[in-house]
Formats: sequence, structure tokens, C-alpha cells
Amino acid sequence: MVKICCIGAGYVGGPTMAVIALKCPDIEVAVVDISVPRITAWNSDQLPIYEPGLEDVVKQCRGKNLFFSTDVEKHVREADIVFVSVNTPTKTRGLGAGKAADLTYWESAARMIADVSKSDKIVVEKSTVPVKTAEAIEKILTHNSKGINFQILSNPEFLAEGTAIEDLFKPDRVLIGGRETPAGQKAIKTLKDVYAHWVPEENIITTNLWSAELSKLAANAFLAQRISSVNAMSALCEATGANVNEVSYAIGKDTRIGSKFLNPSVGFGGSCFQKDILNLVYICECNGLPEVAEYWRQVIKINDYQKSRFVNRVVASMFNTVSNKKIAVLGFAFKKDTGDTRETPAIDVCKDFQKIYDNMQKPAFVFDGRNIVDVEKLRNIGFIVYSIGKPLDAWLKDMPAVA
Ligand SMILES: NC(=O)C1=CN([C@@H]2O[C@H](COP(=O)(O)OP(=O)(O)OC[C@H]3O[C@@H](n4cnc5c(N)ncnc54)[C@H](O)[C@@H]3O)[C@@H](O)[C@H]2O)C=CC1
Ligand SMILES: O=C(O)[C@H]1O[C@H](OP(=O)(O)OP(=O)(O)OC[C@H]2O[C@@H](n3ccc(=O)[nH]c3=O)[C@H](O)[C@@H]2O)[C@H](O)[C@@H](O)[C@@H]1O
Repeated sequence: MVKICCIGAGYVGGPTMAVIALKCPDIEVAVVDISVPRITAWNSDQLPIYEPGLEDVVKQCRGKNLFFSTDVEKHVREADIVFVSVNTPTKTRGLGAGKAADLTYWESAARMIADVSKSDKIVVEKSTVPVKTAEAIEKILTHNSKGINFQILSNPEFLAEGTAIEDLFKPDRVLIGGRETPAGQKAIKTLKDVYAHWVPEENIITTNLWSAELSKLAANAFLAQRISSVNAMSALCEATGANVNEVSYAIGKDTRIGSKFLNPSVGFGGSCFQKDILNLVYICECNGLPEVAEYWRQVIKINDYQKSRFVNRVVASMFNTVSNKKIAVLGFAFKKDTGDTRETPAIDVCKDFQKIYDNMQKPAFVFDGRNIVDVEKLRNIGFIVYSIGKPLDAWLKDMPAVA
């Protein structure tokens, strides 16, 4: 029986391994972590993360071929394939602080793998890492290998939070990068066979290591760039009377552009877009490509601009000050967990609006950073409504855009 161990029981490691265990009953999967509370939660009825469908998957295989443990070394030692899915945040200190990826967790995981291994292993980069990381990992592993053969593969994850299980069940593609040597190709084939349990072969792409590593950063950069592009348009829409939703719909009908990921917003959030683009910027700078670095940095700049634009609208329209005013924030997460709006509490929140208005000081404002409220309805109640990239409320027209 093939044994898999995944180091890191987080948003990626947990759901990804649960789905592998479900789809591959002939494989034993152990998810390990240094965090005792996280592992305790994975072994309880209160999983540490919420993803629609996750609980069902975990319940079907936990204790059969899916195990969660803090005994990191034991499971790494026994595994044929070791996934590393530890966090890779932005460095806060030292060289490249504020941009480069912090590989401390990755490095300590690699050193531990080298220390405890007694048999050949395939080590899979699941975390998002800078291009060329595999070279450094290879060095750590081979210099401490005691004659053991390690093959490094890059297998970046493309799931989005909120749709993780759906994305893992039906990935647009699985990407596996490896060395172009016979041993590297054999390792690619071994990992490909795992995914082939449920992913059609034509959706499993194999490349060299560097293409796989870079494709992950490139994919997130392209996705974030679309959001910054539509958000930049939203500012122009507000200045001209165009409606950003109409513009977005019109351009998205062009099949070359496509309609997905063109929703204007108060800016993208989440743990990865900003960190991965900053990482890309840093890599470009290190490779002597300042123009390319500047090009991608602009995606972050527009995102920051969009956030401050929103705040400026809030403050400016409330007579240039929000001190001593009560502001309710509806929806604090960075995104919703599903695209399905049936039975959503938001519908009730919108229905309840008349009551909210009656209890508010006047003038009463709604600032919609996601363009989800029914603007006409709220204006009829009496609210002053700001929606991103849409024709401005009469009240806002007379107010400066910047406080
Ligand atoms: N969150 C997401 O939706 C996605 C994240 N990614 C990437 O996947 C990687 C992991 O992200 P998340 O799962 O969100 O992070 P996370 O922070 O939820 O999980 C990482 C886990 O690794 C554990 N860990 C760190 N060092 C360890 C060590 N030496 N030994 C054992 N366990 C260790 C931590 O305790 C933590 O539980 C990151 O590189 C991220 O960029 C990629 C695609 C999607
Ligand atoms: O590497 C990662 O961590 C992941 O990052 C994103 O996934 P995630 O951040 O979970 O969620 P998204 O659905 O991409 O949303 C990110 C942010 O962009 C915003 N967004 C998204 C789409 C859109 O049209 N407009 C928009 O403002 C969302 O509201 C949210 O704040 C990518 O979609 C995943 O493919 C990738 O694996």
C-alpha cells in the first residue's frame, strides 16, 4: 500500500489529503502538524476549518485510510510520498522583508525529512513557493541524505477557499513538475497515478520543475490582475456615469476575455493574492527585471487604491468625519463561502432594511463594497447608497471623492 504523509494540516493540507484519501482507498494518508490544537480539532467533530462538503469527506475516511497526527517524524519516516503544505507567508524581517516569501517553515520541514528518513522518498512542494525553491530543497535533502534518494516534485494547489472540495473533486487541471531525468519522470508518473484515480488524464499537466513553480505565481497574478483591472474601471465609471456591472458584462461576453473573475469589489483580500504577487515582484527584481516587477506591483497598488477610495467615499459623504458615528460592517470575511444565494441570510438582511433605517440617525448611509444590495429599493426607503463603479447617488455627487 502506498503511504502518503502531508506536513501541514491547514487550509490546503487538510482538504487536499481528505480528498486524496476518499478517492484512493488503496492509499494510506497521514496529515501531520506541529500544532496540537489543529490536529485535535481535525480528530474531533469541530474541524479547524470550514469548507462546504469537507466534514462529509473527512467522516467517510478518517480512521480508515486518513489519519491526523502530531507524530510528524514517524509518519514522514514511513511515507513513500511526502507532501509539504506548510505556510509560506511574506517575510517581515531581513533581506526582502515585505516582499519575499518566508521559507523558514519549509526549510525546517525539509531538514526534518532528511534527518528522519530511512528509505527513498518523493517530496512534493504543495505550498506556494518562489520559482527555483526546489533547487534549494534538493540541496538540503541531498547533502543530508545518508545515501537515500529524494525526488522533488512541484505540485502547486489551485483550490479557492469556500469551494475547496468542489475544486479538488473537479480541478481545471493538476500540475506536476519534476526533473527531466529518468528518476524524475518516474516520480512524476507515481504522483500522476495518485491523481488519475479521479482526475481525467488530459487534465493532469506535467512540466519541468521551474514551469510548475512559476505557473502557480503566474496564475494568482493573472487572477488578481483581472480584479485590479475591473476595479480600476470602476473608478472611471463613477467619474463618467457608466455602470461597471454593465461594462464588466459587456467585455466578459468576449470569449477571449471570459466572464469569470470580473466582479468589482472593495479590493481583493485573502491570504495569498497579495503575498504571491509581492513574491513575484521580488523574484523579478532579483532577476534584474525592474520593469516586469513594476508591472505586477501595479496590481497591488490599484488594490490599495481601491480600498482607500472606498474609505474616502465613506468619510467624505459623512461630512468628513466618522468620529462618534456608529458604522455596522456586514460581512467581515474576505469572501463568501459559496456562489449559491438561495436561503442566504443576506436576503433577510436586505429585507430587514426598513427597520434598520427607522432606527438609524439621518441621513443614513449604506456603502456597498460588493455591489450586492438592491440600490433602488434602499434609495426608496431613504438611504444614501454608494455602490462601487455605478452612477453616483445625488448626495455623493456634491461631495468630494477624497476626504
Ligand atoms: N489557503 C489557500 O486557499 C491556499 C494556499 N496555498 C498555499 O499553500 C500553503 C499552505 O497554506 P495554508 O494551508 O492556507 O496554510 P495554513 O497556515 O492554514 O497551514 C499551514 C500549517 O503548516 C503547519 N506547519 C508549519 N511548519 C510546520 C512544520 N515544520 N512541521 C509540521 N507542520 C508545520 C502549521 O502549524 C499550519 O497548521 C501556502 O504556501 C499557501 O500559499 C495554495 C493554494 C490555496
Ligand atoms: O493560492 C491561493 O491561495 C488561491 O488564491 C485564490 O483563492 P482565494 O483567495 O481563496 O479566493 P478567491 O475566490 O480567488 O478570492 C480572492 C479575493 O478576490 C475577491 N474577488 C474575486 C473575484 C472577483 O471577481 N472579484 C473580487 O473582488 C474576493 O472577494 C476575495 O476577496 C485563487 O482563486 C485560487 O486559485 C488560489 O489557489
